[in-house]
Amino acid sequence: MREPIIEVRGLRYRHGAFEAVRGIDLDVAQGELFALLGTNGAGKTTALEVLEGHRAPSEGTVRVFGLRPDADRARIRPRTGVLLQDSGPGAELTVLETLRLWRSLTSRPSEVDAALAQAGLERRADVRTSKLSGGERRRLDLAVATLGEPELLFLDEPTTGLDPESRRRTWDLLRGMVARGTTVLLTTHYLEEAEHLAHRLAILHDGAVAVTGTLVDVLEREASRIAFVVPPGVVAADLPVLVGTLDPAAFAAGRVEIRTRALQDDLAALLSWAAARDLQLARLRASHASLAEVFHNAQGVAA
Ligand SMILES: Nc1ncnc2c1ncn2[C@@H]1O[C@H](COP(=O)(O)OP(=O)(O)OP(=O)(O)O)[C@@H](O)[C@H]1O
Repeated sequence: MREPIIEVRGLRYRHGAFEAVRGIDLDVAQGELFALLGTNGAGKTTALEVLEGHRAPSEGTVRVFGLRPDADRARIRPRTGVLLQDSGPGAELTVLETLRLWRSLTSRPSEVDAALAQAGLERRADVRTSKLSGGERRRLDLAVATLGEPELLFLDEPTTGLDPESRRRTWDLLRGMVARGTTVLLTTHYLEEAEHLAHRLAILHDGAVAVTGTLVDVLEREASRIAFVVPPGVVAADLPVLVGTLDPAAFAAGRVEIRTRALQDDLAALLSWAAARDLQLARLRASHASLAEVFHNAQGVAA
């Protein structure tokens, strides 16, 4: 097991009377990219703000580099890059001035020109940040957070508002940094972002972790699907015995739909059944559960 960079046990956070985070456990190892998912208001930003040291936990323990973020922020901050949900750098500064200012605040050696190029903002270097488009500002925020490749990155919705090309570039940037050893904790509403980037993820629901693990772990929670058009003359009783279950309503509507935890065995049984009867299984599809499905079902999981 690699060195744990983030350790969270029983974290609770109350905004006044409202408990936004209700008992989270989390471990992120060195060099890992961990994604926090969840619907609006699930508690992602609040949890991140506690980890960043902006808020002290109401209950539970939080350690970042083995230190307490609320008490040891001065020791953690130089090793960390932070992208807030609404950062908004000084509106009167230009893009270049913003990067220079931030470079002067970090102890890490960093190249402003390289950061400008990475953010695709070379031609906007002398423009005031208040004049940038929403996506350009997000790219500048990200350039600031990643200046000098910090050991640890906290990114709150790093690609919200970015066009597909900028999102891809951001993914490449993060993948490269992770490959060189940076640890990343990010929140996102884009499930494909978590699918592409995350070593592990957690889906928060009502302030608690509903589902967590690697993508494979998480997808295995849900049954896979097999589907095809009911071949002419076939009734449900003709189908072979399967591990999975047949959806009778779909069958009545002309489609065989099977939910199964034994995808390979059930598919093999169906294919040999069809071959023995010389049946064509029109529009045959076999698929694992999607992250969208897991996400949807996580909304019903009581913490
Ligand atoms: N300062 C505050 N005072 C009171 N309640 C707050 C405060 N900040 C957040 N909350 C509440 O805490 C809950 C969690 O908010 P949080 O911003 O952590 O969610 P989130 O998962 O990041 O949501 P989103 O995806 O919309 O960014 C929400 O119900 C929100 O209304």
